Amino acid sequence: MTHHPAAPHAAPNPASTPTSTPTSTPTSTPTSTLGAARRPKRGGAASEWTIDATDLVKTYPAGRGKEPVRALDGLSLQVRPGEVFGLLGPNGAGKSTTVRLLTTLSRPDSGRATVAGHDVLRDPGAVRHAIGLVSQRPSSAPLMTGRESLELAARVQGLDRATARRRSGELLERFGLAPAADRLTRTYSGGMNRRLDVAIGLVNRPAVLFLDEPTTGLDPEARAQLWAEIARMASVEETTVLLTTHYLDEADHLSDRLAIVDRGRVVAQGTPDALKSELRGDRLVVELVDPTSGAAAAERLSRLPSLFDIVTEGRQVRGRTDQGAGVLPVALAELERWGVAVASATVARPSLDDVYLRHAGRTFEEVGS
Ligand SMILES: Nc1ncnc2c1ncn2[C@@H]1O[C@H](COP(=O)(O)OP(=O)(O)OP(=O)(O)O)[C@@H](O)[C@H]1O
Repeated sequence: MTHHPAAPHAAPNPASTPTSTPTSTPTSTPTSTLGAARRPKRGGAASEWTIDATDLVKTYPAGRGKEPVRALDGLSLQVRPGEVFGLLGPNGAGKSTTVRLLTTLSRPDSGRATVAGHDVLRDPGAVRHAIGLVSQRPSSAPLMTGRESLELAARVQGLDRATARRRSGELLERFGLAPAADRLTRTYSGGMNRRLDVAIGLVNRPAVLFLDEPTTGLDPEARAQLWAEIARMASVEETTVLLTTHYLDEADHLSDRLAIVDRGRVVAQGTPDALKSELRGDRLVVELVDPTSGAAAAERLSRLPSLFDIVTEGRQVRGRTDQGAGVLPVALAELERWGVAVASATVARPSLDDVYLRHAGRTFEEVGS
């Protein structure tokens, strides 16, 4: 993503914002009507989904003589009202492109999508009124204070001065920024700036908030703090949240439901627990001393009846087992018998990485996220 709709510094230049800036009329979506906004009518019938995307295709030109890049290849997803929905995938999977289409910053080549009951192609203005977007780029200006950034964003969104001040104060409190409210944002830590970005995305009380890779580049403490804010915000503000991430633990921790995206398609969708429990058994990971012994180790382990789905990756051999930790001594004895030196071995419950491996045929590490 290259654009932030609520960026206060973009405000003085209306020419830079009209088609690419989701705006809203906050007075038209007060808290009391959010419930209605989140249970929109479509064709007279209440839509079950706050975001409903079907078969989205998007290609980008790749330069002279090159095949176009098929960023989205028939992507479909459905997000329920009020849930935090994670879009999980490695770099280049198509997550930002999906956000761009759903926030009307870009048009699909084909497919259709509604957000808060409005069609992104037929009624982009209504979509923009209903959403907030926190893109990967910072949205506050370094030479403004946190309070000024929020108040300006609120004014750009159409709030009157008093309401803008009140809403900004509320958000500064909620995001733990009140003590630093009157400091220039260039003195903020990465985590504080990101919390301010999210606060700015919420200034117009959007029915749907898009967060594109909200914690990328933050240290673990700042990530944990932002996770807590996002979870609290989703319940307090009653906002439906779609967040993109390439962090497995983030998707696991934050999402009520998630979609795993690979090469422009959703390859699996569900709650993190449901996705993991689809996988039978626990996961055995054996780290070998000598990476060239992977094939031999896999061959030996595949002879054990208690192990299945064995794959090798670098110096690791992975398998699945129904016998829990009981498989460890058996596997280690078998490898020792054949002279395969083992550096470490673990048995663990299935992770989202296992889910990704099952559906995409490779691990996150392999893709380089
Ligand atoms: N404007 C563009 N022009 C050409 N190719 C693009 C453009 N935007 C995205 N792409 C390509 O489309 C594919 C999907 O990109 P996208 O940014 O949606 O992925 P992503 O999952 O969000 O990854 P990241 O986390 O790196 O942003 C990639 O191959 C990317 O290089």
